[in-house]
Amino acid sequence: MAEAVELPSRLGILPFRNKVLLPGAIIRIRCTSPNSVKLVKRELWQREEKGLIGIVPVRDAADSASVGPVLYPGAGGDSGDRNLTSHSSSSKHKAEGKSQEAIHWHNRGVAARALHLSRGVEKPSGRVTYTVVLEGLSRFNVLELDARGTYYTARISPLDITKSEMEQAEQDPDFVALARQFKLTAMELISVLEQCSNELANFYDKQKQKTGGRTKILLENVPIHKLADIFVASFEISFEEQLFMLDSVDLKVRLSKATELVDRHLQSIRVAEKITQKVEGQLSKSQREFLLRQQMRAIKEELGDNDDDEDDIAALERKMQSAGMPANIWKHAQRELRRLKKMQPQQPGYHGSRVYLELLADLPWQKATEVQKLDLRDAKERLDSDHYGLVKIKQRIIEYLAVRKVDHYQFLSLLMYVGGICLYDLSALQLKPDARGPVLCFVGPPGVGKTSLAASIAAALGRKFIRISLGGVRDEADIRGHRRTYIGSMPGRLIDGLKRVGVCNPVMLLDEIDKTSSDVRGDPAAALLEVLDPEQNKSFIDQYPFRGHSFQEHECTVVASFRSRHRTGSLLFCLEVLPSYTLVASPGPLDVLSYLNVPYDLSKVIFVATANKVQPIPPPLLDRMEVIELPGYTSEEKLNIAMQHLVPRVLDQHGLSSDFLQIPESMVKLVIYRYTREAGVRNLERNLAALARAAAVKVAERDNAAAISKDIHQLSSPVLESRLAEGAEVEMEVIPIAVNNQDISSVLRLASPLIVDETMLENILGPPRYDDNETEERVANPGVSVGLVWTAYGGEVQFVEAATMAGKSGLRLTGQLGAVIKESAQIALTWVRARATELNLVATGEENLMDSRDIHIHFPAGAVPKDGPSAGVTLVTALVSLLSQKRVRADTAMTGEMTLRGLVLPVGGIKDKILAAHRYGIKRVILPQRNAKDLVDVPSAVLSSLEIVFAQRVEDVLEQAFEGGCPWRQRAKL
Ligand SMILES: Nc1ncnc2c1ncn2[C@@H]1O[C@H](COP(=O)(O)OP(=O)(O)OP(=O)(O)O)[C@@H](O)[C@H]1O
Repeated sequence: MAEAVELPSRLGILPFRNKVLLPGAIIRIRCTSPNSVKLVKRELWQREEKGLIGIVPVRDAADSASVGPVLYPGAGGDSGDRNLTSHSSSSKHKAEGKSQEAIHWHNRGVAARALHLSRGVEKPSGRVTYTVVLEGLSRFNVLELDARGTYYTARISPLDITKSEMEQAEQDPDFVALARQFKLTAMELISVLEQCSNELANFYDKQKQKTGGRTKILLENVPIHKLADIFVASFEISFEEQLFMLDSVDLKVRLSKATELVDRHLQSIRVAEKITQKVEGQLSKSQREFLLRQQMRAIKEELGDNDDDEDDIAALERKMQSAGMPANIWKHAQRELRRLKKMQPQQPGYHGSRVYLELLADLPWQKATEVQKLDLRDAKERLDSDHYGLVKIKQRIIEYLAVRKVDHYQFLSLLMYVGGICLYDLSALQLKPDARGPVLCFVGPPGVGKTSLAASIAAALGRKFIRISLGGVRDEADIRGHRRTYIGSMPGRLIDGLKRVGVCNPVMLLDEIDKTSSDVRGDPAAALLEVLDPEQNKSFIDQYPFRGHSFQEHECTVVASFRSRHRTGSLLFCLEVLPSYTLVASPGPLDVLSYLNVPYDLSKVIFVATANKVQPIPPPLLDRMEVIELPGYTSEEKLNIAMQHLVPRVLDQHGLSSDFLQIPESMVKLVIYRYTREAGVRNLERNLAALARAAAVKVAERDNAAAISKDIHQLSSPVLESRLAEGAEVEMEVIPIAVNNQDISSVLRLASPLIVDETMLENILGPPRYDDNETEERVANPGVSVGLVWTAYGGEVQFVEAATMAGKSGLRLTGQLGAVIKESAQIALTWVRARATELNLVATGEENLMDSRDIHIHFPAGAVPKDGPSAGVTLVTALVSLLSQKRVRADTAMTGEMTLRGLVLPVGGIKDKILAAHRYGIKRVILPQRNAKDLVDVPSAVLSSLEIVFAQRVEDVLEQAFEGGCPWRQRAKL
């Protein structure tokens, strides 16, 4: 801090435009104008002792109106007259421009000394510049301003207070109070500044702390009146306030003004601080995120994991844009995408959300196979070329295809066309894009061509084909998809199928629709109802309103009525029926929210279903389908299918042709009779494939053998042999490829094709599984009868075995029997016991022999579950055979339900059962009288090979089942 200096009476004056240099302040200026350069040169640069100059504020005349004390050059500037107005008379100053004329000088200034001086390089014009660091020392009054020299000079009088004046002031309590107040405010300011600088200190500026410390020392050691100037000079205040400070010669006025200014500065720092903190908070959060992202990227790069998520998301977005989603779904997808973008890949839910969006992008919302003109002739040809026989079924399919478009007249014509008369050119019928016919459901045993018929329909329509297996589906979510909140949730099978097939109008096969079952996880049939209902499948996978609710059994009606309010009228029908079969599914949470969560229009999909049995299909579902039964094939049909379709296909699949393998018709017959006894042709195809496989291996072995011998021949040139013998190095001998191929093919051509014979059949397929004498052998002992039953695999021949032993008239039943078949056994036994006398089972003492005997009835093929009432007549026949010890006829099989009173009731599946009898070589079939009408479906070739006997009562059955008639009647005659 500069100690007090004695001021000369005259000082060279440097005017400061709109700026004040207060005592204690330090300023750096660059002097370029000739006047100021001269002033600095003479007063500071050339003086050997420390020079002083006076700094006097000046202002533009325009601004001076509101300002009080001003001074004009040449005028006396003493405290007396402060309102003089004048202007420069100097011609030189005139040269400096008109601004000189319009400036007003303040009548007080500050003496300053140079702390540092530097002189610029002299320009060619001789001009130099000076840079000066000035320190304000003390105030002075301008008594007279002289403008006659090259620069201004002024006669001055010092304004600084003397020591005694200072001591006097320190006695003034007001001054003391003001001084304390100022110091407190100044201290506060220093602390605030220190706090700010501390926060930054760790970062870059340890100096600030030191500065703060020094300021405190300054506060303690520097006289208070000087401190006021120093503090005020250190921050920005207006020119008027600077002038006010300069004019505040009175110490109390100066302190009070300084306190006000320091306090104002303090407050502004605090406000600024608050704002900064707020902004910094926000900044730091985003900065932190930015930093973390940068780090993550760096780590990824380091790991060589270059897949850029942002790029991925952009690609996903592009894919979504081109998916052609409807507007409402696009909105939903965008919302989900925005959510995804905000997430980090490591965040839980990111993956799920992404997979979901991928699904939305992959689904064929609009993409469809172009629906072409339906050419019925082509369609018919296609079905004929793919399938042997099935005339009626193919005819029904053609009707189905045509009805998708035609009007009544066309339909009539179509029927005629199908019936052989062509009235109308139907070849150019066009499919109605939105036509929705009934859903076809092919029902029949395995391997009868249900799936391949559906595939042919797709081919005939020129659409893509997709098969959805519903076998074993118990969970409604399998159809609809899981709720997305479940971990590992997946879309339902239908949506997944659509994604796989990639078009919105495929032919979709719902395979094994009868194999779905309901449990606590919901009822898949209910979801299928929605799929197959043309009114509802437009918006399949909607959200049900009773999400998350847990239903009890008695609440089932509530479910129904609840649904009815939200569903269309077409479902109302099924709602009335629903409780009868959804009751099983009702306890537990019935949460049916889907994975997709947005509606998908399934109306363009052509659904075809398959089932082995009709019975397990819930009635409402069945009601939405048109059932077409495929009963199974006769042996002749199987033979034709095998020769025309299966053998060529199997050979082709194994890369063979008839040049390599031939399966004669006689061998195919043997396969049909000895190795398969099925309704369809699945096992037949499998056995033929086994033959083809074995043949393929043989051909491959022969190929190798041919190739090896050829190589030896080719390479065994005399030169080579001699070289090999000598053990010399062998040079490569290249065999031209053309020669090589030709030779190989000629080797194969020479070889005769493999022709399957009985030995080969047994070698490959093993010993025959069935033989013609089987029935004969099975019924060799009394107590065995031959029945015809119906299973999921079609019609079957079922042997029933009965045995008796000492006991207490009990009945034991084995062979995986259901409740109905067990009851049939009870009925049969009761009926027989009621006729104990006729049967000669009553001993002389009127004792019924059966009272002391147990009966055991067994149905072989014990692992296969059996049920139904149609075994009634077979059971009674087995019991009568047992008790009469008479064998039944080996060539006769029977079927029919019996009543307790001995009536024979009709049963189902007659066609399948007769086909089964035919397969097993049965010659006579006993049927209930009322089943006569069902024979129309049986192929005539089969009928002509069988003797059909009708029965109305059990006695009629027994009469036909035994050689020579009913045994007890014979006995009664005796
Ligand atoms: N009439 C037929 N003409 C030609 N090939 C047939 C015929 N019937 C069935 N096939 C063939 O038999 C094989 C089995 O048929 P498919 O798979 O369609 O049976 P399915 O009835 O659908 O059996 P599942 O109920 O087990 O699904 C197929 O290769 C099919 O082409």
